[in-house]
Amino acid sequence: MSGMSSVSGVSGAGGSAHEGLWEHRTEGPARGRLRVLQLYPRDMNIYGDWGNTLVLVRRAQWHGYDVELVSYDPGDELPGDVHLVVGGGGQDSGQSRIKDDLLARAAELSAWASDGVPMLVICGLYQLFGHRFATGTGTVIPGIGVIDAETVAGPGRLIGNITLDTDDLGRVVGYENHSGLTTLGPGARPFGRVLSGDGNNGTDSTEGGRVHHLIGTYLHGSLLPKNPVVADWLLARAVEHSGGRWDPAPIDDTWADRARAVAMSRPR
Ligand SMILES: NC(=O)CC[C@H](N)C(=O)O
Repeated sequence: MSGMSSVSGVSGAGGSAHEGLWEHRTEGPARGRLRVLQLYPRDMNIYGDWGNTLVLVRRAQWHGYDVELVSYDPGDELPGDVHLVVGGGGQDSGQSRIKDDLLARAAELSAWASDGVPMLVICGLYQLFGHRFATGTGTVIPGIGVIDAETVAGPGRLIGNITLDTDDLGRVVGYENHSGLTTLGPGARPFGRVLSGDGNNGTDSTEGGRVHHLIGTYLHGSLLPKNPVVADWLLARAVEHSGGRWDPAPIDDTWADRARAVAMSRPR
């Protein structure tokens, strides 16, 4: 059995301290190797977003895959052969700090998305993977238009527990905290239908946006520890994109199920 190799410590914000190789934790040889890219961990990583990356790494290890975790901040070199992209949320100020770099990377990131690289972008990066975010101070932060969506800050913040129904990933639970009100265009389909909470805009019952193998969503909390089906869906697409075969191992999700149940029982 292999273990974690060069990476030590898993807490805290920012991804760079956690970069490196995380080896599979199953018997025998690895079933494959994935390169996971954390986008902008320095500026876009709030409300537990780092936990999503940690879950992807851990579940990949438990399923028998090695993971190379790479982070990307403004000015870094964008690595090649990426199989899965994760990005978190941020304050309006964080979004402003990364916007120029993100625009400079728009062509590459769009090409990856069209090519089927699975991506999970939360809140602030969800907004900037759309066409634009008009903030409450009148600034328009341009996005890269991978998701046919646009966002305008509303008069207040949409905050609280949220539960969705999705077509293919079951019931999804999380926590939202955003000022932006997002409207999807015809080129994106929602991640889910809001059962309780506000979602994209508090009025049309949609939450998040999907295109290709990308999921954009407002759900923090973190999303993936409480929604392992979503984590495994992303990993399966990543393995396929790497040219490998998705061959998952059984994982005991008792704790995740309990966390889901508690989160879903919480009032808004
Ligand atoms: N949680 C977030 O990522 C917030 C995104 C954005 N700054 C908003 O308030 O809408």
